[in-house]
Amino acid sequence: MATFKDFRNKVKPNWCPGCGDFSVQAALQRAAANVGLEPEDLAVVAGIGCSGRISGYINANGFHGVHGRALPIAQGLKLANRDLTVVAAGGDGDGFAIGLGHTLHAIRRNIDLTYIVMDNHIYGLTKGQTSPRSQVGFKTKSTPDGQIESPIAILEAALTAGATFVAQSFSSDLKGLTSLIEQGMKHKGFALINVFSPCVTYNKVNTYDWYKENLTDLSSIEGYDPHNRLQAMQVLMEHNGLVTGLIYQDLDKPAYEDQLKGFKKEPLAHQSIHISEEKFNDLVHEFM
Ligand SMILES: Cc1ncc(C[n+]2csc(CCOP(=O)(O)OP(=O)(O)O)c2C)c(N)n1
Ligand code: SF4
Repeated sequence: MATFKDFRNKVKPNWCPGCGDFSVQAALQRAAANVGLEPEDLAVVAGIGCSGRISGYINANGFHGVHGRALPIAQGLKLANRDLTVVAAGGDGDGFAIGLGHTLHAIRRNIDLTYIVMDNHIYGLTKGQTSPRSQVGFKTKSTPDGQIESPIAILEAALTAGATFVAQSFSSDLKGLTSLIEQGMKHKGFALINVFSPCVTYNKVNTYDWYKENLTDLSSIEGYDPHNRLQAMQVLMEHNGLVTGLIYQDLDKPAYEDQLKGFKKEPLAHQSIHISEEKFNDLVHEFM
């Protein structure tokens, strides 16, 4: 049986020392081992950004894709091979700016995969521009006088889009984050896990200390029920989205692929294509 070390690639991560993404990688490795996966059972599909490099650092099937497009690739992969546990990963710019349309539609589609967003409230790879999660007043290279636009309340947006699993964590909380990724992998549907993962180089406002001072863990809220969507929405709004833990889970809604006729047989990737050579050549010519 694989241990978390078996999920570590030999490539040394080149994230800045102190970057939150190191812990996200560590948590993902642990979660994969804890749910009993072997490296060949896991696929990590990432977008472009510092965070996107994670697909190359995990020893599993990896795909480092296109900025904002991790989810279309991850969904196609899952539909083609349901035997794989598919994890999509990327930054808040990747998922909530250029990729926002894909994120909301993937949420409402509910294909069984886990989406981990390393949310640092900034564009790290391109050296420090505002992201859709940056706070009002935040000064960056692209907003020298301070950010004017409101940050997107992505978890509330996920809930209204019909999410079946919404969680949030902080990269310093390795145990909590590992557990949420495990729960996301076991969830039969689309699991969104937003992780506050500080960018120590370009974001000097939302630091480790800032999160420690401002985050509320849901376990400290008496009577919190993660199966109550209305309560989830209320708590998010009351705390300005700054909560950690399992925020919402719908255990009843079936995954997209479980409702598709013909998909239960065998993963498409394992099915043979019954087509004559002549027909195949005709098809190829059609696309030439
Ligand atoms: C289609 C396209 N548009 C823009 C870029 C430039 N680009 C690369 S990464 C990035 C944003 C990175 O920020 P984020 O997704 O939050 O990830 P981080 O680096 O902070 O982990 C941008 C705008 C690109 N590579 N491709
Ligand atoms: S620039 Fe920021 S997000 Fe990118 S590796 Fe460095 S600390 Fe991490």
